[in-house]
Amino acid sequence: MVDDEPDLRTLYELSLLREGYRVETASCVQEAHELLRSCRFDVVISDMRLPDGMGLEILQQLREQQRRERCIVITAYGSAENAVGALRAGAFDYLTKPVDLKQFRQVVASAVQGMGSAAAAPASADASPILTTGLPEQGHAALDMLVGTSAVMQSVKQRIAKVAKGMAPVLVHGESGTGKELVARALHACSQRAQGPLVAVNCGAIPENLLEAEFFGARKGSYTGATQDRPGYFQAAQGGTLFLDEIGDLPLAMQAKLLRAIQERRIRPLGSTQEEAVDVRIVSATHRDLAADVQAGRFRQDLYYRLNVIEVTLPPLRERRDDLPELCRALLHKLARESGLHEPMLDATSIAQIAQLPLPGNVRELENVLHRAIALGDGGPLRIPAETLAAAAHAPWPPSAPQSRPPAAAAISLTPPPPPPAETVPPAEADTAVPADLQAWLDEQERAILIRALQDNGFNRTATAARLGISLRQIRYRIERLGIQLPGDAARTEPEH
Ligand SMILES: Nc1ncnc2c1ncn2[C@@H]1O[C@H](COP(=O)(O)OP(=O)(O)OP(=O)(O)O)[C@@H](O)[C@H]1O
Repeated sequence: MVDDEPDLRTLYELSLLREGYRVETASCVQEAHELLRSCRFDVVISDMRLPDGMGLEILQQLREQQRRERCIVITAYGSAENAVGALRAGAFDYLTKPVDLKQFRQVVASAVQGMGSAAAAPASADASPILTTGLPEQGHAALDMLVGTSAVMQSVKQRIAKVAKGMAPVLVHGESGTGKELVARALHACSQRAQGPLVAVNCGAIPENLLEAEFFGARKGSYTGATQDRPGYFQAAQGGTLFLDEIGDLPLAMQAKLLRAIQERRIRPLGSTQEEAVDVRIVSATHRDLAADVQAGRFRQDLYYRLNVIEVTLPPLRERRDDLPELCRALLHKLARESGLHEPMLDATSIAQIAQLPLPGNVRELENVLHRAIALGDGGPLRIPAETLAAAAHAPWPPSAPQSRPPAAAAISLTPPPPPPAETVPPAEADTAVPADLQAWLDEQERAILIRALQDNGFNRTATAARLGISLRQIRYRIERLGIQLPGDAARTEPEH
């Protein structure tokens, strides 16, 4: 796609990405020649008037070299001569400004047709009603992990299968605990990148001052403690998928850097003078209303458009109560296997009890409830503990969308984490020897406190963070740093091959 106006170039690029095409862009004849020297394409779309020449020159060069690329030329309104000249010179078709996007897509689709390139076939061209056919084996397995056969879950799965193939960024939207990470994993597993790595990053868990090095890598000596070159998430995800969870928690300064990396497909590690090309597909997720965050100036509009080329929306559990029995069975099986505890049977009473729970924390909360019930079980059919049922009886019904997350300001705070409340730190014994490894000793104390607080708060990170007087960002960071496994976290391995 060759155009010198950045806004138009982005508009064309995004609408092609949305259709599932791979797209490279150039802003002038010279850049187009360079791209054509290094890559083969199915279609070349070029504006006629470019700063260093005419789009026709690109077309002529392709003809001289007997290249297979089909050319579409965009001409100014009223310049019929140009359009005719382009067709005579061998253009496949032409479009007149202002370009109608629907027509643009149609012209590109007919140019691509018959080129025989799988990479160029738009994902959305697959109008087959059974969209999950032809997926790799691991794609089916990953979709099966997303338990639920309600109509709304079926359409989510079909959408995943349909959009997985392209390069277009996907934004997964849904309340906390609805399975956004499972969607990201399924997108990866259903794509042609399935053999490559999937790197899952929780954007809300990384201290702001480490973000750049974590994302783009760092050269030895670029900051205190960088004793060797370190790859970042982009390098780790090379050839695969980078899953950016809680993207709405990314501070504005980092949003700008991420936008650049996505647009340019190049990154510069901290402390390096060289840029590196990266080939990653971006899947991001948020529980927030990012459009509202854009309005409020908390999220960059240009990044929002970049990430949200394709949107997958996950319904909250209250909108798919039909899935409860199947979900309970799958979760009980998984929890019993992971914990080595007895897997209780589900009977009509168990289902009726679970149906009473409002579960505003969605599948994650259901998982926690079931985990407690298994732990407290007596070997008979599953029973929900009386206090859980009593609490549910007083909860509002139906539950409204939880506003449980702390405001963004807390998530992007630059202040260092406050120490744990004094009364929770075990007082050092008078005769305690000075630890040989202070950091390891402190980590051990912190780990014990976190685990106890998490247990007391039903493994709810938001509630635990509030109890300890720290932000959600900080507790996530600490949980990850100390390698604390929460129930249901076992499947999270990064990077994954
Ligand atoms: N449809 C589902 N089938 C089976 N398990 C599910 C489903 N949805 C969610 N889960 C389980 O619930 C837990 C939470 O899921 P996940 O982490 O994907 O949610 P999330 O939407 O990313 O949450 P958050 O926004 O809080 O990060 C995980 O243990 C996941 O395996």
